[in-house]
Amino acid sequence: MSDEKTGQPGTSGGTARKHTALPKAQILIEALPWLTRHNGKVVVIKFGGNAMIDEDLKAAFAQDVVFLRQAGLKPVVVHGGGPQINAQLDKQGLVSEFKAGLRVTTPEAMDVVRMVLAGHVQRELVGLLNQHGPLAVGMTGEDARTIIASKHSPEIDGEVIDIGRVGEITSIDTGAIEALLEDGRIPVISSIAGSADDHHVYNVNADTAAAALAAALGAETLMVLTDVEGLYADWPHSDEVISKLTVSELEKLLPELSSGMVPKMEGCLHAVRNGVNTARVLDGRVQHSILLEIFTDSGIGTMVVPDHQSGGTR
Ligand SMILES: Nc1ncnc2c1ncn2[C@@H]1O[C@H](COP(=O)(O)OP(=O)(O)O)[C@@H](O)[C@H]1O
Ligand SMILES: CC(=O)N[C@@H](CCC(=O)OP(=O)(O)O)C(=O)O
Repeated sequence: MSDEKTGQPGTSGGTARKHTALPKAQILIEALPWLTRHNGKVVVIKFGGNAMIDEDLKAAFAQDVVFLRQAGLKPVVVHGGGPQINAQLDKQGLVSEFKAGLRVTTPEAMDVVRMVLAGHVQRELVGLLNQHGPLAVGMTGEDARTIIASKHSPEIDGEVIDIGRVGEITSIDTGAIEALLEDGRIPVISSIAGSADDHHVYNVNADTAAAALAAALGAETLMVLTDVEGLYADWPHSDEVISKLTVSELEKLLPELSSGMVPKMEGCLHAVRNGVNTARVLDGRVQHSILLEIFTDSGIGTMVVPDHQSGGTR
């Protein structure tokens, strides 16, 4: 007798069949505790502009997000696009300058930021996600007055500086996002905010926007994909990644951090302090980094946890 599907000799003799797919089943089972814990939970994923440069990475990112959705989670994507904004400003002969880690945003630059984030980057991500079904809906913080900001005036060396149309988030209304999630959709959100009087739009750092949304949505996890392995203990002198740290440990470390890591880690701190269970910084240059984080017991990248979860392995 032969097996109907394979035409191979059958197992009616009582010997167990050798299943070549067994390792795949074991990998799925390894993810089961994570998937069970996160079932029905909101996961906010920030996709950084630097991790968005490679076509294969973008397609793999979309697959991971759709996988989470089909596995019963509620993913919300918040995206950046710093390098893409730089390229467009360059093309238009506009200078781009960063102060206190934030783009000095003139009214002309604000038009470019809005066009690139909402018109290009967001559209592309929505398109990639929708290759898997009618799932993704793009919006900016302006839509349904989801993110409201006021002018942000940071201090450098004790002096208040003017960085133009950069916003500091003052309130979040999660209604529109929750309606989309309830409908089984994947919201894809550009980090642009409206103003309380509806007369202005503001440029908000995408890490900051993702963290604020994660806290407001009561997300289980915030995942921040970037272009390094995680938070390096002694950057740029060493590439030893801190795999887990508590909010108190992170608070002590913050003054030593520089450049793009500052809004990322401040965001992780804000999210975990405001009820998000874990915040993770993952290497977006690695294909399927989201699934790798879930499908490996030890996880990859850096994980920030509340103080009461200190100790132990990941
Ligand atoms: N302690 C640190 N660990 C890792 N990266 C750091 C650290 N301090 C500063 N950085 C810098 O932060 C960058 C990530 O931020 P950013 O360029 O804004 O990424 P994204 O576009 O993903 O938001 C890294 O590429 C690295 O140059
Ligand atoms: C105020 C401010 O700096 N806004 C950012 C928004 C995009 C962003 O944060 O993109 P990444 O995540 O790719 O860095 C900017 O204009 O570049």
